Amino acid sequence: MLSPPTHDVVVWESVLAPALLDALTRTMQAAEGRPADVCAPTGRLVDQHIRRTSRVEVPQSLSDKTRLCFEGLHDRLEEHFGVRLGGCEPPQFLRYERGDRFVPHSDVAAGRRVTAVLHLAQAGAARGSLTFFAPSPTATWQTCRKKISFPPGSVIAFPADLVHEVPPVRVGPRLTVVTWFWNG
Ligand SMILES: O=C(O)CCC(=O)C(=O)O
Ligand SMILES: [Fe+2]
Repeated sequence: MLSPPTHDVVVWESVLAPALLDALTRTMQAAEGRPADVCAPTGRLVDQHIRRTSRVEVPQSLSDKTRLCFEGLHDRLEEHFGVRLGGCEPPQFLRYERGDRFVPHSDVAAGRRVTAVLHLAQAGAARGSLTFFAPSPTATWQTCRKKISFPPGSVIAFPADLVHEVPPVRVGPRLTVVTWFWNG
């Protein structure tokens, strides 16, 4: 059990088969990208002060296999979080270059209940990481944040309302795939 603020965060290793991990990594390094958008009260927009990363296109077959892999976690996620979940959103394939980031945010929107991030690669590091923030009003500057790291091929999952951050990437690319499971 992890201590707060991350007691709800789970990391499952080796979710992605090595061959698929390899194929996705190579494809995403080379693929065309476009700036990822964020949800704002006025609709979806690109704001690179908030979310600075590229959404890349991967062939349908790779995208389908990745989605199946996420869907295979559905029952485990329900059990772990003790909630009923529906399906998941089409995965977003993300490539962060040096300086890219996603400022502290929660993913709550349109019925999203659980966030699942598949980690593929972090240049210059054996593991990727995310920073989480304590919801507790008694948290201090020393205790309010915690970095969790995870190896390639793993999935990190957490309640969509838990505040998290992708700190500015020092060496790119950082490659991840993210999806959200809806309320069931
Ligand atoms: O790329 C990641 O590790 C997480 C991205 C994220 O938090 C998001 O897209 O909402
Ligand atoms: Fe997020």
